[in-house]
Amino acid sequence: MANVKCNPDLVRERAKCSFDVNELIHLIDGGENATKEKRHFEETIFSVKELQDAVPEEYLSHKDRYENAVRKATILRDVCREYMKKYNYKPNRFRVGHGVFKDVSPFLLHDGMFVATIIGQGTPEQQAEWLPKAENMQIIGTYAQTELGHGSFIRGLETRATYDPKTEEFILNNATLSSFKWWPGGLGSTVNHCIVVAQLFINGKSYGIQPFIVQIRDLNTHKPLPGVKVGEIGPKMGFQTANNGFLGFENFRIPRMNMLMKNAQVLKDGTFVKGMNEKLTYGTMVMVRVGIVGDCSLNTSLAATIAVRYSAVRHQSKIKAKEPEVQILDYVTQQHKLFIAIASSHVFRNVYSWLSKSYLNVMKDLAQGKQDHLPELHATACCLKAVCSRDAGSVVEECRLACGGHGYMTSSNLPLVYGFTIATVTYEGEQTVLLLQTARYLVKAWLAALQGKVLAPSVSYLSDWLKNDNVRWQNTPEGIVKGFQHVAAGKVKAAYDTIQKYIKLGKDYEDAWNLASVQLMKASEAHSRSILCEVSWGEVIRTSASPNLLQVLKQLAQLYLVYWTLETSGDFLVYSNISKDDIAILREKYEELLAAIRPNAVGLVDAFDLRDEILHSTLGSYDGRVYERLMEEALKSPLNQESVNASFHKYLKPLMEKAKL
Ligand SMILES: CCCCCCCC/C=C\CCCCCCCCCC(=O)SCCNC(=O)CCNC(=O)[C@H](O)C(C)(C)COP(=O)(O)OP(=O)(O)OC[C@H]1O[C@@H](n2cnc3c(N)ncnc32)[C@H](O)[C@@H]1OP(=O)(O)O
Ligand SMILES: Cc1cc2nc3c(=O)[nH]c(=O)nc-3n(C[C@H](O)[C@H](O)[C@H](O)COP(=O)(O)OP(=O)(O)OC[C@H]3O[C@@H](n4cnc5c(N)ncnc54)[C@H](O)[C@@H]3O)c2cc1C
Repeated sequence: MANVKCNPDLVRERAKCSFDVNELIHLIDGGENATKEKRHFEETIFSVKELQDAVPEEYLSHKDRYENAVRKATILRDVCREYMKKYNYKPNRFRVGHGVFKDVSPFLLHDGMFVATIIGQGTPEQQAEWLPKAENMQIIGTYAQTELGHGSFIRGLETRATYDPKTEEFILNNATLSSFKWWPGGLGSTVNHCIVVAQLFINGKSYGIQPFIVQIRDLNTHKPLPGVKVGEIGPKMGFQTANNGFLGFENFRIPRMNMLMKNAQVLKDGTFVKGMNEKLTYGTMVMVRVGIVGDCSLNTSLAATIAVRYSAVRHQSKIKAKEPEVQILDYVTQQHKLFIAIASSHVFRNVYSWLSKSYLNVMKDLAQGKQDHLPELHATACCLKAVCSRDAGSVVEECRLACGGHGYMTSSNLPLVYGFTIATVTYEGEQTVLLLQTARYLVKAWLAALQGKVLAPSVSYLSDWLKNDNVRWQNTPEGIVKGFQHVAAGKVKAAYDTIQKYIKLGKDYEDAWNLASVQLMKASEAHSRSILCEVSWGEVIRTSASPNLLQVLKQLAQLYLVYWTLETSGDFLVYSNISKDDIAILREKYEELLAAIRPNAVGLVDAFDLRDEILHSTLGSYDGRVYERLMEEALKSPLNQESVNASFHKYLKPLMEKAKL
C-alpha cells in the first residue's frame, strides 16, 4: 500500500504517527507471521476476477443481488477450499466476506450455526454422518429456531416433533401460522437442510425443545420435499443477501436418529433420556454470542477507518478566521465522535479474546461432566453480547453522522455497515432479553454475597462492595475500574431491594421482577460495562509492546474508561465517592487524551489493516481519493448511462405541457 499515490493530508498524517503501525497490525493479528498469512490469503481472494462485481450491487434487483451473492459464495468456497489445502491455513472468512459480499453471505448460517450445531449437539455417530457432508458442502444448511410468533421465548416455540415408535420416526408439524419458522438465514432459496428446533412430544407428553436435522429440499432438483412449505421473507433493513426464509411442515417424517442426541436422547421404544443439563440444548447460541463480541470489534473498525480517513481528507470551516479551512479531524467534537470508535474496537477485541478463552474452558469442563461455570459463562456472554452490539451500532451510526452528507451515500458503505451491525443487537438474543438473563444471575449472586458465600470471579466485586462500600475515589484507571464495579454493585443492590419492596407490598416474585425490570436491565448493563473496563484495561497493561505503542494503547484504553465515566457520571455520583471536582478532572483528562490521540488517528485506523476491497468505501480508501471516487461511483449510476431518461418524454414533458394550457 505504501506506493499508492495518496492524498497529501493522509501522507502528512501518516508521517506524524508516533508508533510503528506494523507493530500494532501484528499485535492485533497475533504475530508477524499471522499478518503475512492473512495478507497472502486476502491478496489471493481479491485477485480472483470472478469475485469482483462488474455492476455495483446496489443497482441490482433483489433477485439478481441474491443470485450474484450465491455465485460469489460458491466461488469463494472453492477458492478457500483450495487455499486451505495448499497452505494448511484456516482463514477468517468474515473479513473477506465483507469485501466479497458487501453485505453478508447466503452461507452465513451454514458456517456460523449449522455446522456448529452438528458439532455441539450431535453424538459422535451423528457427527460422523453429517459433519463431512456439511463441511464440504454436499449438504447446505441453516439454523431454524425463530418462528413468526416466538423468537425470544424459545420454550414457547410451537413447531412439533411427535415421536412415532412404530416407525421410529418423528413427525414434524406446524399447525398454526405463528408456528412457521421465520428468519433463518439461507432458508429462503439456498439451503437443503436445517437444524429445526421443535417441541418434542412422546405419547402426548411434552419433553421441551430439541434440535433436529432435517432435509427440506431435494438434493438434485432443489424442490421442497412433499410436506415442506418454504420461501423467502422479503427485503429488510440490511442483511439483503442473507436470504432469510420461512418454513412449515405438514406431517413430515424424519428418522429417529435425526434428533441431535448429544444431550437428551429418545430411545427406539420412545423412552426419553434426560441430558446432564437441558440448557445445553441452547449451546450454539452461547457460542455465537461470544463470536458476536468479536464481530462488533470488526464492524466498529470498518466504520472507524472510513470516518477517520475521511475526516483527515475533508476540510470544512475554520477554527481561526484568518487561517485556512481545517481538516474536520481537528475539531475536538469530531475527535469525540471518532476516537471512542477506535477505542471501542480494541476493547471489544480484547474482551472477545478473554470471553473466548472462558468459553473454551467451560466446553472442556462440560466434556468432563463439570458444569459449575456454565451459568457464569451464559450470564457473561449474554450481557457482553447485548452491550457490545448496541455500542457498536451507536458507534457506527456516529461515524456515519461524522461524515456529514457523504456518510449518507451508499458508496460510503456506512449505511451497509450500519445495517449489518444493528442486526446483531436483535439476533442471537434480543438485547433486553439477554440483559435480563444476566440480571437473574446477578440477583442470585447478590443473595449469595449476602449469605457470605464465595462468588464466581466475574461477580466477586459484589462481596468486596458488601464488605466496604465506602472506598475513596481515585482518578486512576484502576480507580475508575473500581468505580464501575461500585456502580454495578450499587445498581444490583437497588434492583434487588426494589424486588423485595414489591414483594413486601404483596406482589408475587414474577410481578415484582417485572416491576423492577428497568433497574435490573440497567444493573446488568453496568455489570457489563465493569467487565469491559476491567478486562480491557487488564489486557492492555499486560501487553508486551514497544514503549511508543504501549503508550498509545494505554491512551485508547483510558479514553474508553474516561468516556464511559463521563457518559454515566450521574450513576457515579449516586453509587461511588466521586466528587464534582473529580468529574471536572476527568473532563480535563478526556480532552488531554483526545489531543494525545489526534496525531495517531490515521495510523491507528491503518493498523486495522482493512484493505480497500473490504472497506468498499468512497470515503475510506487508503489513498484518500474521496471526491474522485464519489464522482466515479456516481457516474456508474444507470441513470448516467443516457443523457435523457425515458421518463422525460413519458411524464415530465406532458406535465410541463399541461401546465402551459
Ligand atoms: C476480532 C475479530 C473476530 C471476528 C470474529 C467473528 C466471529 C463471528 C462469529 C459468529 C458469527 C456467526 C454469525 C451467525 C449469524 C447469526 C444470525 C442470527 C441467528 C439467530 O438469531 S438464531 C436464534 C437466536 N435466538 C435466541 O437467541 C433466543 C433467545 N432466547 C433464549 O436464549 C431463551 O429463550 C432465554 C435464555 C431468553 C430463556 O430461556 P428459558 O428456557 O425460558 O430459560 P429461563 O427460564 O429464562 O432460565 C432458566 C435457566 O436456564 C439458564 N439458561 C438460559 N439459557 C442458558 C444457556 N444458553 N446456557 C446455560 N444456561 C442457560 C438461565 O440462566 C436460568 O438459570 P437459573 O434458573 O436462573 O439458574
Ligand atoms: C437479521 C436477522 C437474522 C436472523 N437470523 C436468524 C436465524 O438464522 N435463525 C433463527 O432462528 N432466527 C434468526 N433471527 C431471529 C432472531 O433471533 C430474533 O428476532 C431475536 O431472537 C428476537 O426475537 P423476537 O423477534 O421474537 O423479538 P421479541 O421477543 O418479540 O422482541 C420484541 C420486544 O419485546 C421485548 N421482550 C420480549 N420478551 C421479553 C421479556 N421476557 N422481558 C422483557 N422484554 C421482552 C423485547 O425486549 C423487545 O423490545 C434473525 C433475526 C434478524 C433480525
